[in-house]
Amino acid sequence: MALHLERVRCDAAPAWVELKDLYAEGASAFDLRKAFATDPQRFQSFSQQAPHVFADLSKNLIDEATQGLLLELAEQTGLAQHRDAMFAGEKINTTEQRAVMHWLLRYPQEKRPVAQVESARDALKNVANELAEVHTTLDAMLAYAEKLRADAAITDVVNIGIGGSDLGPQMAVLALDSFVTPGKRFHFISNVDGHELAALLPRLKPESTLFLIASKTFTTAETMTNARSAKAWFEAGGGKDIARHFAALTTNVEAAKAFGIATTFGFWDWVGGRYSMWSAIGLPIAIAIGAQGFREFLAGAHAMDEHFRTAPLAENLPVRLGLLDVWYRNFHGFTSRSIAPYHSALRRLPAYLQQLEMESNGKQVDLAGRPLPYGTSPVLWGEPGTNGQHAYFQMLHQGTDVVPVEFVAVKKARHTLPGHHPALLANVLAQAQALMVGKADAGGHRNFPGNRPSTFLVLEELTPESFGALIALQEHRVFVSGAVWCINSFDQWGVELGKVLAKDIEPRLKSGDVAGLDGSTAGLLARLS
Ligand SMILES: O=P(O)(O)OC[C@H]1O[C@](O)(CO)[C@@H](O)[C@@H]1O
Repeated sequence: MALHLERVRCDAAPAWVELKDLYAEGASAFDLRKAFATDPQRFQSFSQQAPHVFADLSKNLIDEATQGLLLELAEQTGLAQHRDAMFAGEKINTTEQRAVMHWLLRYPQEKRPVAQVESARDALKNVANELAEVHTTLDAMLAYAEKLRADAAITDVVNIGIGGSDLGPQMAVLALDSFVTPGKRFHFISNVDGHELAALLPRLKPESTLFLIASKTFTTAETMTNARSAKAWFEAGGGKDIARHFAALTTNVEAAKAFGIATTFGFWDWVGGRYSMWSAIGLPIAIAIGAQGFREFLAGAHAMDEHFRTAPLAENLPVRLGLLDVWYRNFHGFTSRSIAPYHSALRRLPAYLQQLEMESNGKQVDLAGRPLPYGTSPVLWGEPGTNGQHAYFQMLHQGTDVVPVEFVAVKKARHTLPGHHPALLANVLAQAQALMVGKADAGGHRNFPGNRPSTFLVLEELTPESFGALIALQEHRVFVSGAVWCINSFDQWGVELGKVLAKDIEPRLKSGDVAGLDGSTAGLLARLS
């Protein structure tokens, strides 16, 4: 039976109606200050330790009744079955007929994938074969990374890729900067805007540069344009040994070879672009932090996978976060979430999460293709703390819209500058506190309404392992809301139309031909050509 036919869409689940009633009958006026005053155990009840990540959910607009109904909604919509189907290697990406197995990339070699359900046994036989291939590729890629790390003649590693072939590796190399062995500089070129590559090339020498062409499809226009320019620059500068200075990270090994790149690391169609930094796309990370560090990064993510796969729904952090996202989006009507990582090394986390959540869950039809009468992905945005405080936190505290904030704090600093880390931690605690408690006695312009929700995630230390767990947590929470919404979180048809139109427009910029274009596009084209 088609997967979507076995699922109950959230708006057809009895718990959905009960949640609507609950909201109308009082939950809309839920007051966090009162909730803490009446329940001294609230912090304990609404916080939990998951692998490497502690989460305080107590400053969210929920109580036991709401959480209970959200869990019922998860059960009624078949969340656990959908999760088990993913972990069984079933083709849950139904519009592309693909399995969704980024979790397998972090699955230990010595462990056998476990069948959660009888129907998964057959699919799992294939998964076992795939696991062997995953480890063969991983070993080869890590051996290459170690060879590169030992090669002092290569001083600059340039990753050319976009979207999932850029955001993850770039974020991770920055996040784990204190684990990066000195001696190599890392650069990330994504934009077709030649200003990016043109500004970098004069700082490089062909003989000391390695270009990694990262593209799942090896057809993405931006990446191919940048790759061609990089190759032309390399050859014009006297570079000859393409095999030593170019490597391709792709599922389309044939296209990479046709481009002239013999060193390739492959992956599989069951790895979505935005879920791919655990695959060969993670090569820049492996070169930066080494094979051991990369294995720790995978192990941290695997620990979170196991938590998501096995913990009861009520104690399952990705489930609790994903359900909270549904509560805010569909019942409170909040349309965005702000990400506030209080660690400068996590400065690309908001950009990474934008793709992860908005490309996954920015959908308007259900699995059967029927239009949705309810909202899906919120807008994600943010900057690292404390910078955001001096920019847009004004709006978070006193604006007319409520925006739930997700704080990320790291207990131990990796620098020794006195005073900085306590100041940083004091600020993150104070912001979450201020959003909730507010300040009503000042009146008018100085009034803070308070009761503004936030989630607070804590890592003991920012390590490859804890970072891997943090990102896997985010992947799974996106899975949870997508599953409840009954959408396909693993396709991205919404990016196609613009690509097709750009192909039509590009030659018109030269010819000036505006035939068949709408008035605005024609007018702008005339200005720009
Ligand atoms: O790795 P590729 O195939 O170059 O794709 C890059 C990105 O482009 C997208 O397909 C969107 O256009 C993303 O999903 C993907 O991460």
